[in-house]
Amino acid sequence: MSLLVVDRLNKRFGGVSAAKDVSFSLAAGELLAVIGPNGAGKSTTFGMVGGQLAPDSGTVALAGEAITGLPPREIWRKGVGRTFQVAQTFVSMTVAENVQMALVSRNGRTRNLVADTRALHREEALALLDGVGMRADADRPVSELAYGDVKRVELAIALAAEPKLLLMDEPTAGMAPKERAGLMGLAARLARERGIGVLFTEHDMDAVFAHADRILVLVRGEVIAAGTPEEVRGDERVKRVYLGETGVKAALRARREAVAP
Ligand SMILES: Nc1ncnc2c1ncn2[C@@H]1O[C@H](COP(=O)(O)OP(=O)(O)OP(=O)(O)O)[C@@H](O)[C@H]1O
Repeated sequence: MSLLVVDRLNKRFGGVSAAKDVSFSLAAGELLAVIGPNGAGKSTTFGMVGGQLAPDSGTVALAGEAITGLPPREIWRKGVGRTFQVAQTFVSMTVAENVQMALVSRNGRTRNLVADTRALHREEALALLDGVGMRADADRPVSELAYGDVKRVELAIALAAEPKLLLMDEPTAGMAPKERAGLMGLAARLARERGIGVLFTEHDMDAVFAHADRILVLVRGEVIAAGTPEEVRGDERVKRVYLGETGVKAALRARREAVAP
C-alpha cells in the first residue's frame, strides 16, 4: 500500500488555478521531488498535504486513512512531519535541548516546565544528534551554529517526532552548493534507513536529480510529467518548459556524481 495517495487535488485563488487535478502517490522510504517554475503550485500542493490549505476538491490519504482538510496539528499527530522551518529551533537553548523538546512534544507531555526538559530524553536526543553528525555540538546554544548545522539540527528535530512522511520545503535554500549536497544526502539516507516517505520541493536541480527516486513536474498548477529522474530528464515537454538543455546536462552530472562509489 502507498504511504501517501494524493488524488485529483484542486485549489483556486480567485482566477488562478494553483492546483489542477494534482495526483501522485509515495511509498515508505521513497523520496519524491516536486519541481516547477515559480508559481507552479508546489507550495499549494504541500499546504494541502500538510493541512495548511484546504483543497477545493480531491483527497489526501495517509497509510489508507483520509486526512483531507484536517488541521495541521491533527495531520502532524498522524505522522506527517515538516522540516526546515526556521521557527522550529529555539536559538537560546542548546542543540540537545531543542531535540529533547521535540521528543517531549512527541510524547504528548506538557512543555510548561522547561527545566524538566533538560533531563528528559537526553540519551535519545544524543542518539538522534549522532545520526545527523551533531553529537559533538549537543551542549552548544543553537545561536552559535553555522547555518548548515542548524539545518542538521532541524532534521534531528523532525525525526524526533518519528514521522511516517516528511515534507521538506526547499530544504537547502540559502546553503552553499557543497553543504546542500551533504544535507540532502543525509536526509535521503536517514529517510531510506527509517522507511520514511519524503516529499520535497527544491530549486536546486543537482540536489533533485541526485537524490529523488521520482520527480513530479508542475507547471501552472498541472502535473506535466512524473517519473524517475531518467524519465523526467528525457521528457521533451519538461526540457522545453523547464529544465532547458543546460539543466539536463547539470542533472546528468549530479546523478553520475551521486552514484559514483
Ligand atoms: N494565498 C494565496 N492567495 C492568492 N494567490 C495565491 C496564494 N497562494 C498561492 N497563490 C498563487 O497560486 C499560484 C501557485 O503558487 P505556489 O506558491 O503554490 O507556487 P510555487 O510553485 O510554490 O512557487 P515558488 O517556487 O515561487 O515558491 C501562484 O500563481 C500564486 O500567485
